[in-house]
Amino acid sequence: MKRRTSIREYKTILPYLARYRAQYFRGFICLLFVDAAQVLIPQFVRRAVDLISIASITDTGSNNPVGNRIFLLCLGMVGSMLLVCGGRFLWRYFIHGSSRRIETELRGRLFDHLLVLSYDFYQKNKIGDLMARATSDVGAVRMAIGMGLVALVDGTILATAILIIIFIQDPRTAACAVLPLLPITILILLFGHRVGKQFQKAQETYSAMSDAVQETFAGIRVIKSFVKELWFIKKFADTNDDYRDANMELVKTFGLFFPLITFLSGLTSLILLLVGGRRVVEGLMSPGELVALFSYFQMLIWPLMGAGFMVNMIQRGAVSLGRVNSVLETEPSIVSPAVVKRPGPGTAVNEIEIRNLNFAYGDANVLEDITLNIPRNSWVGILGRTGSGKSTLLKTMTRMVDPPQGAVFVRGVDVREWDLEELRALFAVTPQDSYLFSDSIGRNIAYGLEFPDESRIRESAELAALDRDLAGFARGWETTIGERGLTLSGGQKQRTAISRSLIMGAEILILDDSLSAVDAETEKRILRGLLAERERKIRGSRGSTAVIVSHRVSTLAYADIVLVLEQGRIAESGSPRELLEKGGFYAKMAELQRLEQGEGHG
Ligand SMILES: Nc1ncnc2c1ncn2[C@@H]1O[C@H](COP(=O)(O)OP(=O)(O)OP(=O)(O)O)[C@@H](O)[C@H]1O
Repeated sequence: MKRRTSIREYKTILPYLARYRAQYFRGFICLLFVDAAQVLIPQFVRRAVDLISIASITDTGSNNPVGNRIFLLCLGMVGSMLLVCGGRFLWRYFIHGSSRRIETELRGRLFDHLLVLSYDFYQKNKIGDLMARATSDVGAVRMAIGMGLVALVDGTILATAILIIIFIQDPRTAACAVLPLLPITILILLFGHRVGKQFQKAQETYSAMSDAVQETFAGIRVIKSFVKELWFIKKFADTNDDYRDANMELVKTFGLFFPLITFLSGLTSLILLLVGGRRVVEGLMSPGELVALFSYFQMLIWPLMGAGFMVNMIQRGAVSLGRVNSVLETEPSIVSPAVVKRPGPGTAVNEIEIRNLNFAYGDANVLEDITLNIPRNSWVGILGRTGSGKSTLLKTMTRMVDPPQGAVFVRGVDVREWDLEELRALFAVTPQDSYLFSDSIGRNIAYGLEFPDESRIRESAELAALDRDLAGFARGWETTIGERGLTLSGGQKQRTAISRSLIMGAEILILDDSLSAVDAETEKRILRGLLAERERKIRGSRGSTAVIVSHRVSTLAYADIVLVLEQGRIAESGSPRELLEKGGFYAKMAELQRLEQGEGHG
């Protein structure tokens, strides 16, 4: 998701700024007061210095007019400083507060959008990178619309006010002293361009690093079992170094920029001393005026530095917002149609019907000419070598991948014409790689329910033969299972995932190789339980269809029909008994597994 970023990226943030305009307005009014109070201070100093320069030794007593006036000027200075102090607190509250709120809203929007995006998006984008966009990129946007905007507005107001004052006070000296401002402006522009590029690189390396961390800890079991810790330490060290190097480039740029700005602004002091000093000697300017000019030129450094910060932050914000925008602008590839079709009552005999389905991932054909009817309340088993397209076939039924129009029908309606949520609600799917959340077993099972119900949790756990395992856990349902179910065995994980789908009571059950880690006896108990559940559902006039992918003939023996997939085509189909008699792949697998079991027992 690389793109050329420009200032136009900020269009996304404009509606947010418009919503918080009142807060920003209050903040900028406070800034205005702060700036006004700031430019007043050198005027107090000027008067005080001029009074001191004309005062004599007799003016040092407590009751003298000069001393009293200086005291009043000091009071004025303290008042201005208090105003600056209070104003700074208020503008920070209004502007930084708004930028924090916008940051939260933008991050929320990004998260919501990520959840809407289809399955294929997550195959193209790495999780670590997406995490970086939701954290450090959104943070950079906040800096731009907080401190960046303040630097822009404040810098402009303060610099303009100071320039007007100094030119009114002494145009000749001011004109000479502002000469170094020209190279400073050029420097700021060059700096902004360079920082933009370097920051983009830094963000990319940050994404790569956060991806390396995410991948390492998600796969910690595999890493440990393959004793690959050193390899991952090196991989992380490389990404960590890349991140450091990219940031070092930024450090170098800043390291060069700020001293240069300070040097050039130091030149203004020099010019001031030479030109202004001469004018004081010539009697064309008072010493107080010279001191005030010094103060003003010192004050000019902040808007200049601020301009550098501003350029940096606005550039960084644009780069980061570009990265956020590229996610927000991605449309989900699979959505409900504009006109939704629903099945009429009793119109379809087949729960699922597939007509001459061809499917490819890019150029790679995965399913070819699949035709299949799954009658309501039947169990269909699917067997096939790895990579033969079994999972893909299941995914076309729930539109996790999009089949072509007119190929896959559920209850007589093309899946592409179904409302996506209604379609998926018909299915209880246990995918091959079930994900468990780091929560209690009970909450993992009840995950899909709005209101967890203990009796339903118990029933579904019994159906998935998880009840006996639960009795062995110290805290029963409340047992926390660690990240991705780290503390459970493979079979326990699979059965927790099965319970989680069964609890939804959906009418079509899909088990994608979900019993592979379960022993033969438990498998038998689960399948018999599911068959009994089917009878109960049918008696209650509810549907209970199942599509079961398995490499085990013992699982498929419970199905009404079994299909054998070979390189995306249906090579065999029929009842398990018919397939045994045919002597094809199914029969060969049955024989092989029978021998293996015999050896295991022998
Ligand atoms: N998202 C994807 N993008 C590209 N190719 C894919 C994708 N998912 C699967 N494939 C490829 O499609 C083919 C079929 O994959 P599929 O997962 O459907 O097979 P399977 O029969 O379920 O395999 P297994 O028994 O190993 O689970 C494989 O060659 C696989 O590499």
